[in-house]
Amino acid sequence: MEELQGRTVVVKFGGNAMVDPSLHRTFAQDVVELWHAGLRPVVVHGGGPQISAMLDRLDLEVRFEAGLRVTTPETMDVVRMVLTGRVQRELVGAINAHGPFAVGLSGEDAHTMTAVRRPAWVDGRPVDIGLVGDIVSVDAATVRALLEQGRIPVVSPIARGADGEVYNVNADLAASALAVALGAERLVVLTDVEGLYADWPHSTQVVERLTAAELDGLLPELASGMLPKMEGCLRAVRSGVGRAHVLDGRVPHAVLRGVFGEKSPGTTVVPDTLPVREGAGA
Ligand SMILES: Nc1ncnc2c1ncn2[C@@H]1O[C@H](COP(=O)(O)OP(=O)(O)O)[C@@H](O)[C@H]1O
Ligand SMILES: CC(=O)N[C@@H](CCC(=O)OP(=O)(O)O)C(=O)O
Repeated sequence: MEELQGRTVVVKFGGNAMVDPSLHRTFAQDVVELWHAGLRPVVVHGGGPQISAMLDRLDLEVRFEAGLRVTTPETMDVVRMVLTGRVQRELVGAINAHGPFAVGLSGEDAHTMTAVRRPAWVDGRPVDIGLVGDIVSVDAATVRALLEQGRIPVVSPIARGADGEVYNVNADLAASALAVALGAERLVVLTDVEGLYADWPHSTQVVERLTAAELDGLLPELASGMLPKMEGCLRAVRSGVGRAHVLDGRVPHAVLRGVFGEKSPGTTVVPDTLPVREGAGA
């Protein structure tokens, strides 16, 4: 707890864990609680299910390849509208019920996130997934300035390209890139399962703790949504983030339990150099 004073914690609030409005409220309480405890929380939000619901309503195609949404220019308009126009606003509102904390921004703002078009392969063959971005640089100055002012930044996972395009970025990877740029102590990724299951799709065995090297070996076997999530955790701990947690966002106050609990629930990824201690506050 002491070691977290003044440290930055990037929390990714995922689309599937955020469909229940009561979870928005408890999530917002947790984030404000982190702030009151002297940490510097930064929220990166998802909204995949909300984007898909809107695409359905508009009769537009919903398609994922390798866990990433196939994004046409038309899809991109909807992604921007739903993420920054709706999901981000809802979260900012839920946090600001506790005081003037949250300020929303998009990764596009002030060149916070810059991306290039991300190539994708399915079964060894290249597939065109359109305007999906991979973040190549983060300018964290705006987020830092907000933190210095005592605010809680709430960031949408959208990036601009040096080519002038706007890219749809997977929210787990956006959170990871921002955590690295901020030199965050923790990356907390909320999702709609207990953590990483070792025996997927049977879902009975949660992997409690993994080193970066262990996760690296596992990555090629991972399916769909877990792939960008675990890739994000790996990139983060390999680039200086103290540890990364994947937690069940359906459980109220998962964030507080993950950050302050004696033993974090879910899956914790630690850097290779950290000694693995039995039962230590993972
Ligand atoms: N090994 C695994 N362990 C846990 N979940 C897995 C695994 N492999 C695939 N999944 C799927 O990944 C999903 C989480 O990813 P995703 O739907 O993108 O979540 P979110 O909206 O929280 O980002 C789970 O609901 C589960 O269906
Ligand atoms: C490229 C890509 O797949 N982008 C995601 C961005 C939102 C997201 O990641 O939301 P969740 O965290 O709720 O899944 C999408 O369009 O769904």
